[in-house]
Order: sequence, then structure tokens, then C-alpha cells
Amino acid sequence: MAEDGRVDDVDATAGDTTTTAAADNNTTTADNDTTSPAADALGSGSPPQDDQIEQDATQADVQDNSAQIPVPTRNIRDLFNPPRNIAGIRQRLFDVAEKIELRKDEFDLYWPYVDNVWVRQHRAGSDKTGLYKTDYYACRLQRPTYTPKPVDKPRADGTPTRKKQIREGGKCHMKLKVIRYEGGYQSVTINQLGDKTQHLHDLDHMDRIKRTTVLMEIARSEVMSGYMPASVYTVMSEDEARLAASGGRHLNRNDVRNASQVWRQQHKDPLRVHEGYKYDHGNGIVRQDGALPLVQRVVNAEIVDPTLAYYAGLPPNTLRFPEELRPFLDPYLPRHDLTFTEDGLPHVTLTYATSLDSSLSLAPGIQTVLSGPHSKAMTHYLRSKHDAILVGVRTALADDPALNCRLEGVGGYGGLGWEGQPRPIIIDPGARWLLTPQTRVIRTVSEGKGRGPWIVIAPGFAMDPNRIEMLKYYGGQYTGLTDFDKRWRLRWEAILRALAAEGIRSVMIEGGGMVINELLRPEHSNLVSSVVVTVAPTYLGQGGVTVSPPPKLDAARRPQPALRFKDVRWQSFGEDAVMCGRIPHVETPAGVPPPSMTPVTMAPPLRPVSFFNSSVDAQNGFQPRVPPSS
Ligand SMILES: NC(=O)C1=CN([C@@H]2O[C@H](COP(=O)(O)OP(=O)(O)OC[C@H]3O[C@@H](n4cnc5c(N)ncnc54)[C@H](OP(=O)(O)O)[C@@H]3O)[C@@H](O)[C@H]2O)C=CC1
Ligand SMILES: Nc1nc(O)c(N)c(N[C@@H]2O[C@H](COP(=O)(O)O)[C@@H](O)[C@H]2O)n1
Repeated sequence: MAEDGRVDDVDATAGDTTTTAAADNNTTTADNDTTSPAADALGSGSPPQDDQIEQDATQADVQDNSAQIPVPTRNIRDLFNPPRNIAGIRQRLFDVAEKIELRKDEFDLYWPYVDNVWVRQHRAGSDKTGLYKTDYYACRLQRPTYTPKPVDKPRADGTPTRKKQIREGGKCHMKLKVIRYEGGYQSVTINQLGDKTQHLHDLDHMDRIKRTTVLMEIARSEVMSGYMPASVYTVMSEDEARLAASGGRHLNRNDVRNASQVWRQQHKDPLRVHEGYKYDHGNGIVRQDGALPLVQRVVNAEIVDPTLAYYAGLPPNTLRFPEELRPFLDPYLPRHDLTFTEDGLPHVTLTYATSLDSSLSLAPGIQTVLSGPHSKAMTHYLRSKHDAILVGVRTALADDPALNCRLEGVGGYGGLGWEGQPRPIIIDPGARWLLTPQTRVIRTVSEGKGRGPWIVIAPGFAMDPNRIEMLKYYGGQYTGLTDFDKRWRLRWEAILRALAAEGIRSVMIEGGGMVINELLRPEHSNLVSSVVVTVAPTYLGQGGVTVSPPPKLDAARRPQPALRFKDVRWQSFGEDAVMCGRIPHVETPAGVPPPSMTPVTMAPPLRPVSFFNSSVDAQNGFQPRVPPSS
């Protein structure tokens, strides 16, 4: 040991003698991306053939002394404080059991944790808009097995070649198609490709035969900070659970050495052990008596306030809705084991916040906060349980809403990609809502915290194609419907049926007044599956936007309650009361058949609108406005 605690970079660990042992097929850049320009130029969408799979560049990487040493972007703190649920995310990115859509920053963060599994093949290139780029990946075990040549001749300078090992391969045929979108938001969509839907081995097997870029980078970064590989190995492996979560169950001392070998060849200064550790002859690097493990010190230092740890790394406006309050709502939520209702329509939850005088807002066009923090979190829990949120255009114009879900655990708020984020739907027959990149719902999309809105319009007028393109760029679309009721409004059943045709299984209808009042009318009673109303302890006073269905008279023309809910439950949330209920099926007055018995003009599936001129209208199947038949 040198003065000042530094130790010469010798193998300080008992029983570990192979300082230049086989590199265990590891590489510091596990992606091995050597994309062929020809393939790029071709830009074809076809996956490469098996023999095009790139070979592992490991040996060359490790042996080339002149190689540029990339500056590590990770360090030991990334091992001790890994991304939330990294073990679960690794497993999902290994299985890819169903399509996974990630934000680009998530892909960049997580992929180096599974690049011991997936090897990029030649890139297929981009589509004609340049917004979509496709790559193909194959399981590392698809490559042929490598058997070393019987005789390894020494290099020209007389140094022996590294002992190469048999590299396992030729076993698994799992493949992926990875599509990157770089438009108004950035996403990476990962799909299985081909007919092999499962690996023929587990993730632990891959962790055994190959280390991830993350682990190698952490190891290299610690050595580049001046620590002996043996000391780095000791501190990395002290917390087995954390190491295993990041894929390092099988990490060994040679990995740490190999990760830093090229750098070490250029930097011969003596290295030191970590503070609180010592070299103990025969035992290698061990902790000094009474010293806390480094992992503990790092974790303690990073958690300033344990009560804040829960929200660490989440956007500041993230909401939390306690588990114990959820069962109250669950019976009224969509059942995802049933795809659609018996009528083939989405589950509809009507939900809004009202004052004691049944107002939604102080005046038309004025956004009014009624829900307190607890019921607001409840509303976001509801949002997380629906495929879509729907509002009328006057709400969009008045509130400039985000229409996303800000609940902890949902995509953008600690969850993966866009999981749990509902699709905003705006009923805007006259396309009055002029969206710009500054509109909140669009800003929310660009921040990766919500989905692009679908705007339902009633065609029949010209529309600037730039508006259509702009919305598409942000993942939204204009969609046209031509099915009107006798009041010249879009028929609700047609709207819902069209949403169902687009795969929307549940929709939370939030308002405003006109939309809610419409849906509380007797003829719509069979369209609404449940109702969740927040009542705030406030009178807004006269002149507001109120919820009050049309009056009802009995046969003798005496006034009757317009509507009383059934299956009612109440619960207080902070200062607010929340009522859940269902609308009893109401027989519609004679002469007006209930919608399910109306010969329904099947709404055309929602489709992106191109141009609203007559020729394209005709192409899209749009009819000119004609009085509805009723
Ligand atoms: N407290 C709460 O929970 C909520 C409060 N609000 C508040 O409510 C107010 C807005 O409510 P309100 O003014 O009643 O307006 P709405 O938000 O209900 O929007 C009504 C408009 O949407 C279009 N529309 C709705 N349904 C149809 C249909 N079936 N067919 C064709 N067009 C349709 C029409 O647009 P067009 O006029 O172009 O024909 C209509 O005028 C805002 O102040 C907002 O802040 C909103 C939501 C929730
Ligand atoms: N639940 C509830 N309570 C209130 O007090 C409200 N004002 C509303 N309004 C609805 O929520 C939308 C706002 O959504 P973002 O928070 O911007 O995502 C607004 O447009 C109404 O639909 N809701």
C-alpha cells in the first residue's frame, strides 16, 4: 500500500489471479451499432436477415489501446439509487409481451439496462416524412455460437492474444421492431416481430453471460475516479438486491477490470480504495471496522427528507390518491375484463364538480375551481381508469385544460410511457378551438405527459390543412361525424359508437354544462354507465353554468323529479362530498323510441380528416348536411 491510503493496482483479492482473463464477452458499448449506410439509404421497412445481425465487437473494443474512452454518463449513485422499479422494467423490456410505448428519455434511460439481451441489427431507415425511424433488434442468443480457433497465435509485438471463450448463441429467435417518432413529442414503440413470442431462456441467463452497458459504465466510472477495480467490485456488490435489480447478479471482479482496462492502459497512476474500506491481505478489500457500507452512505445522503422520497423524481404537481379510498369508487369504474357494454359501446362515466346551487362555473367561459385537493386526486384516479376524457368545446375554450392524468404511477408521473393516460376527446362541431403549440393540451403532449387530442367535428366547411397537420404532428387528429339528432346535435350514440370503433372502451365525460345536461336527458339514460359527482361546500350564485336536466311531468302534467340516481353511495373527500350512482333506465315517452331500437345509421369509424372540400368530403364518406330523419 502506498502512502495516503493508495494501493498499487495489483490484484488485491485472494483467489483472483486472472487480471487479463477472458472478457466474458463484455463490451463497454453493448449496442454494437455499426449501421450500414446502404441500409440507411434504402430506408426499406423490411427486417434484416439473420446473417445480417451485427457481431459482438467486444474483443476489439477491449484490446484497442488507442480507442477513445467515452466519458461515463453514470456512476455508482445510479447503482445505489436506480430508476424506480428497474427490475420490473427490465423484465418487461425482456419479455415485450405486448407493445411498449416509451418516451424517448425513458428509452434512453432504460435500454442500456437490457442491452445485454437485445442486439441492434441493421437499421431499416426512416419513412418519407422523416418523423418515423425503424430499427430491428434480435435476442443476443440468436447469433451463431462462437468457437475459438484451436491455436491463438501471439500478436505481432509478441504479446499473447486474450484467451477467447466459447460464446453461446444460436438458441433464441425473439426479434423486435423499434419505431422512434420524433415529431411534436418523442416516443419509442417496441413491438415483437415474427412468430417467436417468447425467449427460450430467462433474463437471469442473459445476465449471467453478458453484462449491461449500465453496469460496465458504472464500474468504469468508479475506476476512472481513481478507485481500484477490487474496491469498486466490493462496493458495487455489497447490496446484492440493488445489484441484481440492475442486472448485476453475476457481476465479477474481472468485469470491473475489463470495463476499465483500456483506460488503465493509458493511466498508470496508483489507485486507491474507497473511504471506509481497507486492503486486508487474503480477504481483498473489506470495510473498516464501524464504517457504513458506501451504498448506505450514498442513499442516506440523497434522501434529504424521507417524506419527500416518495415523490423524488416526479413532477411537482403529481397527485396521490390513497389505496384505501379506491374501493369506494371501484364498482362504478369500467370493467376491463369486459371490452364494451352489451350494446357494443364504451363504458361512460359522467363526472363533474358542482356547487351547492348546481353550478359548474361562476359564469359561461369562466374556469372555476370547485374540487378540493382530495377530490381532485379522486378525479385523476378516475381519469387513470378510462381510455378517454371527453368535454364540449366551450369547456376547452374556457379552461384551456390539460386533460391528462397527473396521478402518481401514471405515464409521465412515475409510470412508463403513456400508461394510464386517457385520450382527450373534444366535441367541437364547428372546429372553433384554434389549437397552437402553446395550447395547454398540446404543451402537455410535448412534455410527454398526455396524449394528442381527438377533435370530433361535423364537416361541411373548408379547413386549413396546416391545422390538420399540426394536430397530427402532436399525435392528435380531427375526426368527422355526420350523424345528427333532431336538434342538430351530433347523436351521442353515434359519437360513442365511433369511439368504440377506434378501440376506446371507456370514456369519462367531464362537462361542461351543456354536455352533462344532454346526457342526463331520459333518452340518453342507457348510454351512461355511472355517475360520479363532487359537491363542494360553496354557493357560486346565480348566473353560472348549471346542471339541471329538463323538467319532467307525470300523466296529469304534475311536476316530478327529473332524475333520481340508483345504487347511490356517498363519501367525503376533505371538505367535499362525492356521490357515485347509476341512472335508472328510463322509458322514453311514447313516440320517441329509445336509441337502441332506432334503426341506427352506423357512424363511420372516426378517421383523420384531410381537407374539408367537397371532393375530399366525398372521399371520406362525409355527407352534406341534411335534416336528420327522426
Ligand atoms: N366543474 C366542473 O366539473 C366542470 C366545469 N366546466 C365548466 O363548464 C363551462 C362550459 O360548459 P358549457 O358552456 O355548457 O359548454 P360545454 O363545455 O358543454 O360545450 C358545449 C359545446 O360543445 C359542443 N357540443 C357539445 N355536445 C355536442 C353535440 N352532441 N353535438 C354537437 N356539438 C356539441 C357545442 O359546440 P358549438 O357551440 O360549437 O356547437 C356546444 O355548444 C366552463 O365554464 C367550464 O369551466 C366544464 C367541465 C367540468
Ligand atoms: N373535477 C373538477 N373539479 C373542478 O373544480 C373543475 N373545475 C373541474 N373541471 C374539469 O377539469 C378540467 C380541467 O382539467 P385539467 O386540470 O386542466 O387537466 C376542466 O376542463 C373541466 O373539464 N373538474
